[in-house]
Amino acid sequence: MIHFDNSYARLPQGFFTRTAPTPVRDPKLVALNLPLAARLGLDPAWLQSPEGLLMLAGNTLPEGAEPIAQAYAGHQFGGFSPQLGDGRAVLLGEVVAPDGARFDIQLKGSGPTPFSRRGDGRAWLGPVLREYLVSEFMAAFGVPTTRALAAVTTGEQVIRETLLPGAVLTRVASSHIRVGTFEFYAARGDRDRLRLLAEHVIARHYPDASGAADLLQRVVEAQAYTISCWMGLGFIHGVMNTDNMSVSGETIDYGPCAFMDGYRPDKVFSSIDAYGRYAWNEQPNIAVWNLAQLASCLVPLMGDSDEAVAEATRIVHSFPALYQREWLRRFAAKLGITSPRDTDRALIERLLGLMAEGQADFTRVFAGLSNGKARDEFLNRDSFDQWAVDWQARIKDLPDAAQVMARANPRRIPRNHRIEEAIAQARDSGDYSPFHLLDAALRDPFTDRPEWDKLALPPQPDEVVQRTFCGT
Ligand SMILES: Nc1ncnc2c1ncn2[C@@H]1O[C@H](COP(=O)(O)OP(=O)(O)OP(=O)(O)O)[C@@H](O)[C@H]1O
Ligand SMILES: [Mg+2]
Repeated sequence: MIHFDNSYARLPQGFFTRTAPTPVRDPKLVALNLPLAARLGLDPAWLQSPEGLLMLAGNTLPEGAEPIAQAYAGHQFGGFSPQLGDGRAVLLGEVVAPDGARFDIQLKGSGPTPFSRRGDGRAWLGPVLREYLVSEFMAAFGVPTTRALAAVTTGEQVIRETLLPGAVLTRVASSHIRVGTFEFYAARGDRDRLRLLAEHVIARHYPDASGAADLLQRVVEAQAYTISCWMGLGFIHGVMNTDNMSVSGETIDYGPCAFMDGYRPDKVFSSIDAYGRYAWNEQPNIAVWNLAQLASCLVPLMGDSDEAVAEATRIVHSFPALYQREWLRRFAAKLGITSPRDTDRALIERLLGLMAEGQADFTRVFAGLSNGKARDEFLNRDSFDQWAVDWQARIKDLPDAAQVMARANPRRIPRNHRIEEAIAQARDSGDYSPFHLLDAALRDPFTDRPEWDKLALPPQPDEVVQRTFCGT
């Protein structure tokens, strides 16, 4: 039924443990992503059948699945944990889509594994719905990301600070290999497995890369692109530990993530990020820090010499220029400019500076440039008007400016208060209609519809979400 080809499970001992999901009491389908199912070549009717549901809940294994929990390590808030791994996720296997693309199918929240340490191996409904909504919005907007194929409730409760409904997310990714996966073997001095892992990642993600150095360069490029996408949306990942940084460049782990409403460059939401390590404007720096960890892992495969260190350093240091280029492209597009000049940087920064003064709403300012409503978002409207004169002068001869802006600026983002509202309704009343409304609106971020209007609004003072919690 599903065409599995499990290349990771064919790696030798030491990369994973074979672990089946733990069945749940009373699974119910909450959401099924039919367009993604089609993309993967999965049979939608089967997925919607009772057997499909049992697979999505982890109660039965589809033919060809070889469930494993993957080993990884990671730097968490700067400190190294040599042994993390999938503590609450199981990789069912890899499907090869009709076009030949390979995707991991993983259940997140599927019960304990040998990597669970003291955790219960479960997820509660809230983070599952958040990851579903946000990752699918990111995909709709073209940001590299893991995807959400399905969400099911388990009919069981999980204990966080209180009792909460349990859920399982079916996550799809081009792989779940993280910077922390490399760190796992590097920390153990296991050069053989490090080499096998590098070969696996090259074959899978960067087939024309010529070796470890080139692999590093590709990851640097992929991350520069992805982080620029985050910045252009006001997205704050919240927990950019190296175990949450994918070597494919896909955004992974939407635990405490959030989008900013009012523009504040040092914005932090996550309750556990007390020092703002993962603040919005720190994300490119943290990416470099994380990539330096990957570089350290790869040096032994690059000859382990002073030259190898110098080369790895040079590659990591290529990030800022690559990132700046992507940033300029992205923010210039938000102003309607496709072929930015260096002088456009000042124009963009002037606007951001004005936005910061009054914490103008990030999404509405850019969306409002298309319809003349941006001005209303500013504290100092005269300064905005002066800026707009220069901006208009810059774009007046660009015939496609309006279209470029329309594609670069979403009409709406997954606002925190709307996500919280959808979660609260689902949790407290079993009412998934706010979730489904939000899901539909976020999948179509360029279209206006009357029933979606309120989803674009910033929070009222009593709706503001100040903190997101990692109690996932
Ligand atoms: N409820 C839990 N039970 C067991 N292990 C857990 C649980 N929650 C988190 N972990 C483990 O703690 C580590 C860090 O968790 P983190 O929140 O970064 O990841 P995650 O959200 O579980 O998963 P992913 O990164 O795959 O999206 C990981 O090894 C994860 O498997
Ligand atoms: Mg994680």
